[in-house]
Amino acid sequence: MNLSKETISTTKYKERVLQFGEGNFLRAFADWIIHKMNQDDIFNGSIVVVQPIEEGLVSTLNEQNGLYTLFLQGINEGKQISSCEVISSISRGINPYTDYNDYLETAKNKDMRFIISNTTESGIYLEPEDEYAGIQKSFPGKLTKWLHHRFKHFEGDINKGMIIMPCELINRNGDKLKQIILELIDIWKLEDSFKEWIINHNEFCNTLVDRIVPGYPRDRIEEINKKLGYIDRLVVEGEYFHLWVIEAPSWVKKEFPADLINLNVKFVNDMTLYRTRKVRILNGAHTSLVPVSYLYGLRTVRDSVMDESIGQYITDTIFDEIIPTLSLPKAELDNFANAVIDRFKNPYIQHYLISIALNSISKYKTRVLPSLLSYIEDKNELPQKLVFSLASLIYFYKGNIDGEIIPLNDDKDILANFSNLWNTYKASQEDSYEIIASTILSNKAYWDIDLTRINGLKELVAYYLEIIDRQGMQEAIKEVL
Ligand SMILES: NC(=O)c1ccc[n+]([C@@H]2O[C@H](COP(=O)([O-])OP(=O)(O)OC[C@H]3O[C@@H](n4cnc5c(N)ncnc54)[C@H](O)[C@@H]3O)[C@@H](O)[C@H]2O)c1
Ligand SMILES: O=P(O)(O)OC[C@@H](O)[C@@H](O)[C@H](O)[C@H](O)CO
Repeated sequence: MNLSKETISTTKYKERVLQFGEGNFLRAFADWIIHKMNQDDIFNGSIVVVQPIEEGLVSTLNEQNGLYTLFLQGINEGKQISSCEVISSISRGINPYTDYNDYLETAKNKDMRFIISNTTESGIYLEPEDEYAGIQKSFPGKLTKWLHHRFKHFEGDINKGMIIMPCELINRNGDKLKQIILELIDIWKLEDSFKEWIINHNEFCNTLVDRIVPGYPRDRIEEINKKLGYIDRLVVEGEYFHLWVIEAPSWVKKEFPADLINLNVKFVNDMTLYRTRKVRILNGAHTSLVPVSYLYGLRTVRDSVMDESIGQYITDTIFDEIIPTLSLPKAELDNFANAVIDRFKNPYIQHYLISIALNSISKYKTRVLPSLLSYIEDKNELPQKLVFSLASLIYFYKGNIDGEIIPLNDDKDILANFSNLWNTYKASQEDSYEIIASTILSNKAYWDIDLTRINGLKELVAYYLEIIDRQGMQEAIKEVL
């Protein structure tokens, strides 16, 4: 039997949330939070999910009547916590590529009040080819059209604006989305009164999300479905820990009262410090760890932190080279970092390094490079472990270890560039490693700046590349321990 509303009974709520993205993270996080609020009778609203790109899971979601099973597992205050629940906050999904009118119709619903999104770090951008007519390629393009449709339908009613809470892991996500919408209004030459309505009667919140969600447990799904007694093609697994920091005026909290129940949702005036702490320590550690640990022969985050050498490498990287670059009180940073390391050790979830590796070049730029640059500025010396991670990343993007393919996932031009470079130089010339280091480090499209201008960086990266290549990661790591 497949999971559907025949499998369990659910309550029907008014559709109050439009959500762009049907991915694992939103289903394990925002949709779960809304499900919890519904269970406690403090929200009473359901979610319409919009598939942001042509390929996606909305048809599967509809086949399951919006239902899916969420496993949350972790350790809280020393106790093991484990829950398995069917989440019922999604009413339906819409694929705007096949049902654009249904999508626009939702703008006419007077109960709609919230927009939530997670379209990955690449989703919030200005697409120059987006036009008002037809379907827009980008998420901001689709949303602008939807908001305009709403504005026109309700004749500019100031009470029909939306509360917009993007979850993309980019700095000041709400401000960025708003700025792109305003630019599109100008490009599409929409009326000034619409612009005024967007600015004054819609609330764009900057938010920061935190929950480790490895996603669909592909390798254990048969066993899981057997235990559940039904087939669920949208099972999600995540850690128990969760935090949603929302920068918003106090009236938003009244409308989205998640903080009233046992949920870690914080409304704040400024989310900057939360974001910097999380992105630099947790995501920075993930991104620094992946190439080193993968080349060492490990495949999950837990196995990595439990390994003596790699565990020490990542702990030292956090405490010696990331934390000293942050300006929050040290005790607070140490506590956060220790908690992160405990979360990485979570024995109940399998977080594959290869899934974190997705788009590692842009992740290194936003999540690790700021620590490396601040360290150099503060101490006038190179942070060896972060540089080692950069060299490992360049080596990882060779795409194979001793003939075994690494299933890299990044922009196809980036992958082709690395592959050509490694094929051209191999270890055939004496200065191959320096040429490879120099070519990659000077590419401003990757890092925004020319990294070869940093004293000694190119040479140190080339040196690490050579020892990783000639001696293997098991030996090379000793260089920085
Ligand atoms: N998985 C986690 O542990 C976790 C935790 C916190 C934050 N996040 C953030 O969530 C994002 C998504 O993670 P996920 O695990 O849900 O991945 P996923 O692959 O399950 O979902 C990705 C979603 O993004 C959409 N998408 C992809 N490219 C897009 C584009 N160019 N434009 C518009 N939409 C696009 C897809 O349609 C899909 O809905 C990550 O990029 C990450 O920044 C993830
Ligand atoms: O989801 P990504 O691909 O942006 O990044 C991989 C991980 O670092 C990330 O998912 C963390 O687990 C998450 O940000 C924790 O809140």
